[in-house]
Amino acid sequence: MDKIKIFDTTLRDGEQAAGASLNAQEKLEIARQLEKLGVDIIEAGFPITSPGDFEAVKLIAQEVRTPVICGLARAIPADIDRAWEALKEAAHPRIHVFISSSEIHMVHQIKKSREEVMELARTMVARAKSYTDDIEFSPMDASRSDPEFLYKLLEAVIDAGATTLNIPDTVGYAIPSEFGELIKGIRQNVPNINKAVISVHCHDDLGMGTANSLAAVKNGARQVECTLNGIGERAGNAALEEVVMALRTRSDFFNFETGINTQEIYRSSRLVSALTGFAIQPNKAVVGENAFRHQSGIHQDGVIKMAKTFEIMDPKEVGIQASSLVLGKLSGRHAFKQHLTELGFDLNEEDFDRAFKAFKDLADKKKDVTDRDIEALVAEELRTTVELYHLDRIQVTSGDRGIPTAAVRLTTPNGGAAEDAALGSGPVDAVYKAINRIVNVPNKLTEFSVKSVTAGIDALGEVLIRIESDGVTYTGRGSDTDIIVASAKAYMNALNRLLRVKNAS
Ligand SMILES: CC(=O)SCCNC(=O)CCNC(=O)[C@H](O)C(C)(C)COP(=O)(O)OP(=O)(O)OC[C@H]1O[C@@H](n2cnc3c(N)ncnc32)[C@H](O)[C@@H]1OP(=O)(O)O
Ligand SMILES: CC(C)C(=O)C(=O)O
Repeated sequence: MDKIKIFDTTLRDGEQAAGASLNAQEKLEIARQLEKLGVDIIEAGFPITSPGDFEAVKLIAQEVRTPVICGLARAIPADIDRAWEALKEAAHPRIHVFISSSEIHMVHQIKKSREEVMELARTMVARAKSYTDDIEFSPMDASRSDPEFLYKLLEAVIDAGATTLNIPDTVGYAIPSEFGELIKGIRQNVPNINKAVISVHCHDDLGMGTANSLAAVKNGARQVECTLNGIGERAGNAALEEVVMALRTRSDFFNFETGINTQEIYRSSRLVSALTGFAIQPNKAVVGENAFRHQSGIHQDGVIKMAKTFEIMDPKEVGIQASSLVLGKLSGRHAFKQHLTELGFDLNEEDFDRAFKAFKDLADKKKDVTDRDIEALVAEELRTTVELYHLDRIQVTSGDRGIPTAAVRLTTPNGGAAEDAALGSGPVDAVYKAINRIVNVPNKLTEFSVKSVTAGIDALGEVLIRIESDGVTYTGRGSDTDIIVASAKAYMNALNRLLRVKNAS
């Protein structure tokens, strides 16, 4: 399989993302990780822009020895000289010279004629070539340039010594089929094109950075410029992780490989996020938190039966340990059962049905059902297997003005139901008194404690109580997102134990 070179520009175009700014040490840390990731070229910065960026490029050139280290320069002598000054100690240096080629840029931005641009491009590439052999040239805004002018410009810089011709979609304007045609046109119309590698640099203004890069690969590009997490000027650049994983996952379609050690992708992505302070959106392809998480029952069932039903990539390939099934209100019985097994529960069918129902009820109330929630609810279901009285409904009124009042409805041992109400010193006291009016078995509350078993405002509260009757202590536990309901469940749990003992004796 032929190889596509991966040119990472996280440290140059990536750093142009508004709000991202990295110091030299942070850039070096990312460059070292990019080396582990196996990128072919690191564009370390734009040395003329500031003393700090110059130092960062120089440091990376000195320290990171495997990949090519590249520095950007306008078609201006001072830029090229400064880039070389920063790069000269690199094991494999590259100078990247650029100048605009579209009418709108030439007329309104750099205010130069086609002839002037042609001349500057040729002479500045030659100047860079006097420093090192590896020269990249970019006609900025290529996708909005006149193709005939572009062909001549590219031929001129090949003659001057450019070894890589990078075709940028600078403003993210191109459409994949159109961009693919542009690359094909360059291959067919630039006479000495085989002396250089065709590269592409696509921005994501219309969300097509990756698609345009891949269309270019299909049409002859052999280097792709990209950034981790797709960061970059404005809406960013084609994302490295997307380009690399598309080429790998669809090698049946592209028939190319890259030198990327894909298992380092996730780690690299997190490092860039941490150092730039840019959070990764959960649904970001390949590296987003949800990229390998399945939430709906039908998908979860498929993944349990065979991962490939809903996973086109193995998460391990990108350095994520495993995909996960997120339990929530959309989950089905298969996923719930697997999760229980992983947590060490082996429930019979009846207990499982009850636990599943309780889980669905909880998931309706709580967005994230955690392992602690599940442990609490299974324990709750298991310990109430034999219930004489069951709490069916509860209604409580409390506050700092009125008298706390509770109404309860219990199902009774004979299969019927009983309702009653009571006032109390507080809502829990009112509930317990209302239950006592139905169950009517003398006892004394000796201990009551409540704790949160899961985190967050919608956490499960667990109530533990102890009651005493005829010198014997009975424990009861109950959990619920409402602590008054949890208190009522705990009391019912203790009363049922007490009644079972009394009935048995
Ligand atoms: C598509 C891209 O991502 S290109 C890279 C963008 N990156 C950056 O701009 C990095 C940060 N930039 C900077 O620090 C500064 O803009 C510098 C140091 C590069 C230049 O700063 P200044 O000299 O103050 O110029 P300023 O940025 O205001 O204007 C750019 C000048 O460069 C010229 N210019 C722009 N691109 C090129 C080019 N490729 N070749 C030659 N000249 C160019 C412009 O015409 C303008 O020249 P003018 O002053 O004669 O009008
Ligand atoms: C310097 C060039 C390659 C660039 O960043 C662009 O055109 O977007």
